[in-house]
Amino acid sequence: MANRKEKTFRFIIVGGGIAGVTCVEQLSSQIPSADVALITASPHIKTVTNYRQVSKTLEEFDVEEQPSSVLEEKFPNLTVIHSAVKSLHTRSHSLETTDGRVFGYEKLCICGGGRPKLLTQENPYVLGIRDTDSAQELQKRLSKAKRIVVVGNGGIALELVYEVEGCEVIWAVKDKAIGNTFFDAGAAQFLIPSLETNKPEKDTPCKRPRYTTEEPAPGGSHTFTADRNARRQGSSSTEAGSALGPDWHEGIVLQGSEQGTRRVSLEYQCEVEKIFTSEELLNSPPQTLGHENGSWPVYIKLTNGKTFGCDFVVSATGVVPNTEPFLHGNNFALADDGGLQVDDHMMTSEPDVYAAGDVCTACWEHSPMWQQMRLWTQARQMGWYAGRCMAAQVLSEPIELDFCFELFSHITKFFNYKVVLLGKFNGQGLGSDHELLVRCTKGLEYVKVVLSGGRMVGAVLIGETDLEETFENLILNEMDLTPYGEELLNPNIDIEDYFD
Ligand SMILES: Cc1cc2nc3c(=O)[nH]c(=O)nc-3n(C[C@H](O)[C@H](O)[C@H](O)COP(=O)(O)OP(=O)(O)OC[C@H]3O[C@@H](n4cnc5c(N)ncnc54)[C@H](O)[C@@H]3O)c2cc1C
Ligand SMILES: NC(=O)C1=CN([C@@H]2O[C@H](COP(=O)(O)OP(=O)(O)OC[C@H]3O[C@@H](n4cnc5c(N)ncnc54)[C@H](O)[C@@H]3O)[C@@H](O)[C@H]2O)C=CC1
Repeated sequence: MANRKEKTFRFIIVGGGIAGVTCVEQLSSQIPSADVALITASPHIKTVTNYRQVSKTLEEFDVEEQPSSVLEEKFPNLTVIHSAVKSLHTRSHSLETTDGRVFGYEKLCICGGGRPKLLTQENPYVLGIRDTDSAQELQKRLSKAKRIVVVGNGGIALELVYEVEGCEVIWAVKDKAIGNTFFDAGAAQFLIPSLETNKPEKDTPCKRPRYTTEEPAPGGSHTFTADRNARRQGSSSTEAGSALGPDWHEGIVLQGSEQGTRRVSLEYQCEVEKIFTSEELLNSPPQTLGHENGSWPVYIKLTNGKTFGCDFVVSATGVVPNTEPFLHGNNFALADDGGLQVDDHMMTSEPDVYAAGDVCTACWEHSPMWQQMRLWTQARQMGWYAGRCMAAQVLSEPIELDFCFELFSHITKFFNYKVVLLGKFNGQGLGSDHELLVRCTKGLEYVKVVLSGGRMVGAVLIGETDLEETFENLILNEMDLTPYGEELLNPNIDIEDYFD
C-alpha cells in the first residue's frame, strides 16, 4: 500500500446500516474510552428506533435514516468517516478508502450489507430497490408508468404488488404459489384474495387439521383487480415518513400514471428468458411480440412463451453480499451465497476481522430452530452480538452465542396482515419428517404449525392470532404435544390456559 496510515483505531466498523450502527453503539457503550471509527459510503446512517421486545425472541422496531452527527454526539470517542472502503489489507491491519486515505485497525467489523441481485446490470429499464435513492427512483418512474413487470417472489415483490396503484402490474414468479421465501402454498392461497379486495370476509373458523392446497397449473396465470376506494376503507391511515424502514413503502407514493384500480396479473412458474429494448425488438422475428404492440420502451419474454411490453421491470430477485472491496489479496472463506463466513463469535476466517448483517453468512452449527435470513432483525442482532464479541475479546471475557440465535423469529406485514414466522416455519431441512396442522378463517387468519416427532418446530401466524408467545414457548420448551393432537388449533379452546 503506497499511502501511509492516517490513524490507527482500536475498532473500525465498515457500513452505516443497521448492523454497523448497532455494532458501533454496542462497542462504544461497553468500552467508552476506545477509539472507534465508522466508515460508511452512505451520507446517512440507519438507526433503530421504537425498539420493542414482543416476546422472548420476537422484536419490532422502526428504522430511521439520520445524520451521522447524531451518533457522534452520543459517543464522543466515535469518528464517522464518509467514504467507501476501496481495499483491505488484513496482514497490515489497514484499509484504504476511495478518497485515498489509509486507516489502521486493531479489530475490524465488516457490515457492508448487500445489493440487489439484478436480472441484468446493463439495462436501464431494470430497477432494483435497496435504499432511499432507489425507492425514490421507483416512485418517479412509476408516476409515468402504465404497466410494469415485477420479477421475483420474496419480500420486495410481495410488498410492491400490493402497494402499487394506478398501474397494471404483471407479476412473474418462478414458483407455484406467491411469496415462496416466506410462505407455503396454503398461506399464499389465504393471501391471494387480498389482491382483489381488502375487505375481510367474516366467516366462521374452518379448521383444516391436515394440509391441502390447490396449485395453479404450470405456466398458468391469474388476474386480480382491486377497487381503490374499497381498499382504502379497509386499511388504517398511516403517517407518511421519509425514512426507508420496515414500512419503506408508506413513505413514498407508489402511484402509476393512471387513477383508480389496482390490477395485478400473475404469471406462475416462469422465469425471464430475455429482456429487449424497443430497438432490439425491431431486429427480432415478428412473432416475438405476440399480442403486444411495439410502443413500450422495454419488453420482457418469459419462459412460458409470453412477451409483455412495459415501462420498466422491477427485479426483486434477492440480494448479494457486498464483499468485493474486502476480498482482493486476503484469504476470506466465502459461503455458497457469496457471504463472508462467520463463526459463533461473528469472526471471519481472517484474524481480527468480524462481520455482521447481510454481508455475512452464519456458518456455525445452528440451533435446530434457527436459520439465517437477510432481515433487519438479524442485522441488528448480529451487529449487537458482534460488538459484544469484539469487546469481550479485548477485555478477555468469555462470551456465549446469544439467545436470539436459538429460535428464528420474524414479525412483519404482508397484504396488510400481521405475519409472524417462528422456527422452521416452512419445515426447512426437515424433509418428510414433519406434519402440519392448519387452521384458516378466510380473510381473518391463517395458522400453521409444523410438528416433528410430536414437538412443535415452527409456525406461520397470519392475522391477529395472538398465538405468537404461546407457540414460541411451546417451541422453546420442546414439549411433546402428541396428547393434544388436533385440539392444539381448536379455535374454541383458549390455548394459553391449556398450557398453564
Ligand atoms: C426494500 C426493502 C425492504 C425491506 N424490508 C424489510 C422488512 O420489512 N423487514 C426486515 O426485517 N428486513 C427488511 N429488509 C431487509 C433489510 O433491509 C436488510 O436485511 C438490512 O438492512 C441489512 O442491514 P445491513 O446493515 O447488513 O446492510 P445495509 O443496510 O445494506 O447497510 C450496509 C452499509 O454499508 C455501506 N457500505 C457498503 N459497502 C461499503 C464500502 N465498501 N465502504 C463503506 N461502506 C460501505 C452502505 O453504504 C450501507 O451504509 C428490506 C430490504 C429492502 C431492500
Ligand atoms: N417484510 C419483510 O420482511 C421484507 C424483507 N425483505 C428482505 O429484503 C431482501 C431483498 O428482498 P427480495 O429482493 O424480495 O429478496 P428475497 O430473497 O426475499 O426474494 C427473492 C425472490 O426472487 C426469486 N428469484 C431469484 N432469482 C430469480 C430469477 N432469476 N428469476 C425469477 N425469480 C428469481 C426467488 O425465488 C425469491 O422468490 C431480502 O433479504 C428480504 O428478506 C424485503 C422486503 C420485505
